[in-house]
Amino acid sequence: MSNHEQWLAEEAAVRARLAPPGVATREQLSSRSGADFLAAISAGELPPPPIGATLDFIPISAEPGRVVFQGTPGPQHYNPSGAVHGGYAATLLDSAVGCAVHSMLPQGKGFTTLELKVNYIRAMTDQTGPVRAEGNVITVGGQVAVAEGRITDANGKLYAHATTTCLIFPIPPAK
Ligand SMILES: CC(C)(COP(=O)(O)OP(=O)(O)OC[C@H]1O[C@@H](n2cnc3c(N)ncnc32)[C@H](O)[C@@H]1OP(=O)(O)O)[C@@H](O)C(=O)NCCC(=O)NCCSC(=O)Cc1ccccc1
Repeated sequence: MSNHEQWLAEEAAVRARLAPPGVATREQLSSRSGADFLAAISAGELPPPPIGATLDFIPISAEPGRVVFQGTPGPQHYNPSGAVHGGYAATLLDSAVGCAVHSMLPQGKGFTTLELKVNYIRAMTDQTGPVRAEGNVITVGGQVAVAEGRITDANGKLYAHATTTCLIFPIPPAK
């Protein structure tokens, strides 16, 4: 089996156990550590977010400090110039680096992206095949976290690289 086929097989296995897209409640979010929250999504106990359905990508794996998403860019992701819109890579990378930060947070702490810097190394097309966005934490402080991410295809070719700065804060109680 080629790397390409292996990635698609792994994606199909994950998709089979994911719940339908939705948004977890504040209680479901605040009652778990970040790692447990992401594990609950991977296990199909909590819904994966709707943005994954909009752009057609899913979480492939999540461990403390490292989270991977996978999707296959297609014609629906194109810009007017005839290649995949930069927002596709930015969205996958924002997801990967943000969730990598989330995976390190204790129960009751949330995060949001303050800044995302993307370097577009080479263009994606509908011939690229499956790509993975891998996010890795660099540092997590009391208030600020920094992470980096990269998008590669099944042959290891690099398409985009990102760094992020995230704000960490106590999750406010539900209104
Ligand atoms: C071309 C360049 C910018 C510069 O590359 P260099 O510094 O010269 O680096 P290098 O020589 O190492 O080549 C690296 C790879 O690039 C390939 N290549 C090189 N020259 C050309 C060329 N002239 N044409 C085509 N490909 C070229 C080259 O073959 C190699 O690939 P390979 O190893 O063979 O597989 C490259 O970094 C790139 O394509 N980045 C992605 C940008 C991107 O996708 N942005 C997001 C979409 S924009 C958007 O959506 C915004 C929008 C909104 C609304 C409406 C409209 C737009």
